[in-house]
Amino acid sequence: MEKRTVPLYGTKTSPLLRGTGSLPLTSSLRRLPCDPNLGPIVLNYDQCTSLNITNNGHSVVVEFDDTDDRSVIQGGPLGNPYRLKQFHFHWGGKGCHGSEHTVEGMSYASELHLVHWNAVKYKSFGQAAEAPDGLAVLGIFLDTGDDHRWLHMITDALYMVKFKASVTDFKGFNPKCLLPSSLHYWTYLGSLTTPPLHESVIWIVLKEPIIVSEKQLGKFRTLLFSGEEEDQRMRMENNFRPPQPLKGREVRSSN
Ligand SMILES: NS(=O)(=O)c1ccc(B(O)O)cc1
Ligand SMILES: [Zn+2]
Repeated sequence: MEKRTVPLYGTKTSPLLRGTGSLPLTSSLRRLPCDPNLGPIVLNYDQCTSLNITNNGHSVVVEFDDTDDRSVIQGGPLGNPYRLKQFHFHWGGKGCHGSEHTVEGMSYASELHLVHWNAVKYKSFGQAAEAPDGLAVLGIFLDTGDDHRWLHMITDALYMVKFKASVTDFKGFNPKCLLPSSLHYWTYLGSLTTPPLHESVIWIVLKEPIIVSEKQLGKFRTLLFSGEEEDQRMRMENNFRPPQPLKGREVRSSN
């Protein structure tokens, strides 16, 4: 594990860029008072409704059967259960850049997003994605260190989806194996971090990162932005949107 010259959780990040998208969990968040009205989040993923893994030209995505409430997130800032639709990752080219949120100006090497939608209020994911309370995205930081015990289940499949628009079966995967030990979190109202950038996301960002190895992260960088038929092969890396100014939004902290 590399010798760290910065606090354990992360390193200095590049200056904030303009635009919309995810917000930095900046300022002195670690010292935010806990909001007593924020209960714990509850994840019910045990029905393992994963379907496939795909390269959508922006990231690698594991999609789930969201025709019922077998895989849901609830509690915390959410008024009702939200159905798991997909999860995907954002990562950098090297080092500790790659996350879409920062904490006190420090970024991580990667960030996992578990995307859920409000099927109680909306008829489809597409409709929910345009509503202010339509989506709940659980963000999990990936820091570098030892191998992650279960991430190989994802990285071993990446060779099958090297090219944009490739997809392969990926059934029975329970994303609970990618959670850190603590579910303490920050939460705020924000947007999708990629187009169409709808302001429709209740962000729930876990405070504790999971640890993955540089070797495991390197396998994500073997993916390509480009399709098999394209002459120029573009490595898939730096597919993260730098954090945006908070613009007065309230970030709340669980205990
Ligand atoms: N990166 S993100 O979680 O904000 C996200 C999730 C879903 C979509 B989408 O379905 O277009 C885009 C961005
Ligand atoms: Zn994302």
